Amino acid sequence: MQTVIKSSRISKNYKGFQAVKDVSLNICKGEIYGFIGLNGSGKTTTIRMLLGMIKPTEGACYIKGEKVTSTNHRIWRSVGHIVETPHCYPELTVLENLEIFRRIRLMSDPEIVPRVMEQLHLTRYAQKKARNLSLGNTQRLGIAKALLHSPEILILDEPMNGLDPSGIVEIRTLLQDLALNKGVTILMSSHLLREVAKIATKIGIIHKGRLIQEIESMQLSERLNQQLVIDTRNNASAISQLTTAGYASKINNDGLIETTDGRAIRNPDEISRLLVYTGFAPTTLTVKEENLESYFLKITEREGEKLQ
Ligand SMILES: Nc1ncnc2c1ncn2[C@@H]1O[C@H](COP(=O)(O)OP(=O)(O)OP(=O)(O)O)[C@@H](O)[C@H]1O
Repeated sequence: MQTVIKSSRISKNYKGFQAVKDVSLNICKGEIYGFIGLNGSGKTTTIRMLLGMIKPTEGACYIKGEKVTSTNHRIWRSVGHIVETPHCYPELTVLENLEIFRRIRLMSDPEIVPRVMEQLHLTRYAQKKARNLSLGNTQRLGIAKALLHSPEILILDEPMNGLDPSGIVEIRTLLQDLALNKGVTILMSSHLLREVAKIATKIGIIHKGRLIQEIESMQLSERLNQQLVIDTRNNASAISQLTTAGYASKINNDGLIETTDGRAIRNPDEISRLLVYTGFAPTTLTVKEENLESYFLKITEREGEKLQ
């Protein structure tokens, strides 16, 4: 598949401090790449390098195969972006802001502005000054600005920032539609791990400036640990039946039986039959999956230990 956004071993040093170390990204057409990391891990610095806003100390970035430099302006025609809090003119209205960006982009069709306002649910704020918008609507204005020229690539730093839950769903649906139906390639950074898990086709985890893991969303559930959690009327006796049958189990902090035995997780009905047969019929039996947050914390802690 065609690589659209690429960084080749980029690093950024600030007076001896390495904010980004040796990060290589290859993002293919139509992919939604979720870039996650703790505060200060290097997400914005990487995005700024990809957008040519700062120069890598080492390595290079490429958009559609063309090297990102301060003079190669042509590539930005196909890119829409937001970096941190989106820039707008605070004394101008939403409509005026978008009109200015339309003219800067030399787009002749004036209908584009109302269309994008509609798409981002900004029409009712058209006459509101940008400085009076909520953080969520400022974010929408930033996304509207990024979408104005129908770019085939979107590079978005924390696009969900400040949005309420329904706003998050709206933006998620919009980005998914752009990627799936229009082949737009999206790189988005976020600290909203749950959101990233829902939307991304691939997830990159950056920690202390290093890209420590990349996971295809298809592989995500394989990587997340699963547990079979069981409750019976007598968990102390039921657990001894399970251990005798070879299923390593423990009683968790809630007093429930918990096992990470793969055979038990794959065949919960077998466990249920065994317990019924031995007189400890389960009252509940559920397979629980580790969520992305705890997975993320686990691997960043592990990496943190390695880096010390
Ligand atoms: N201009 C700069 N001069 C010196 N240090 C910088 C500069 N810009 C960023 N840093 C440092 O580089 C590191 C990475 O910062 P960056 O903004 O890329 O992180 P981030 O992952 O985007 O964090 P957040 O989620 O908080 O926005 C931080 O320690 C930050 O303080």
